[in-house]
Amino acid sequence: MTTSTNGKFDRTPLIAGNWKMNMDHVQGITLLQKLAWTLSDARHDFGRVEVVVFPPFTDLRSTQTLVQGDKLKVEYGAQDLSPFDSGAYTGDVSGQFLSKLGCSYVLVGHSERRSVHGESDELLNEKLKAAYRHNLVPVLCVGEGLEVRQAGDHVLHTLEQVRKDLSGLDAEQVANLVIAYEPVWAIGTGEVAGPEDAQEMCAAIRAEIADLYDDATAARTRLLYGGSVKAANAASILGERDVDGVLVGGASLDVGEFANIVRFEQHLVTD
Ligand SMILES: O=C[C@H](O)COP(=O)(O)O
Repeated sequence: MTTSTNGKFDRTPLIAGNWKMNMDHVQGITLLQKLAWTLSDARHDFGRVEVVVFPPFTDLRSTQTLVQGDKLKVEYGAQDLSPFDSGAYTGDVSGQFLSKLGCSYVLVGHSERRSVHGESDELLNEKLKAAYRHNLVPVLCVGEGLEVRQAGDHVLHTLEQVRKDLSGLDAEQVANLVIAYEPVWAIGTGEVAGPEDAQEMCAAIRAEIADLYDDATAARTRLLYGGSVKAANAASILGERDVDGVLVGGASLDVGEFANIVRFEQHLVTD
């Protein structure tokens, strides 16, 4: 096995699987159990590369029971949360409830929430604050659509999202935040941004955080890439200096494929 020598892995790599609206609670438990067995057979070191899954809300109680009962080292989170803590908000799910279900993480501002549900940066800023109130680590998703990319405005666009979404957060919160760069044109399309595209944006986001906060904060924030990640392209993307992990959609539903992404270090080329 070869390892990176660029020192970026002072930040623990994070491999995240977003199941989206797939897998009912019975299917979800089967998938998670197989993933845990596969990684256990491969003697995966969860302290070295963290693994998180994002099942649908309705799977979370069963997920908690399995993870706690079998003492699995896979972590889990929710795909969204309410900006409110409780009250007359029909259909919303409070961060407080997610915390009680043992969630460690929560996705905020996935492009499908932004585009399908029209979620604004102002709302996402409220959701980030709600996540911190309930000790959930938010995975904030940002990224541009195809037209913005073609106009060459992708960095400006994405950094504007970052500035708006992080408004009012303190340095410690941002150091613990995870940001996933997901170019919308690469999600579920088979079009994958090249490693250099992922690096360009992650470096720009890190520089923006250093400007907004300080270098020490920027050095701690973990930055992921998402969009048609597979085992075949994960290692090259994760080999980039500022890319600390991947947010995987479709391929996270295939145990073998996702386990191979988790074990990306086997395919890393030494600098
Ligand atoms: O949350 C995951 C992203 O939307 C990427 O999905 P994908 O891997 O199916 O392209």
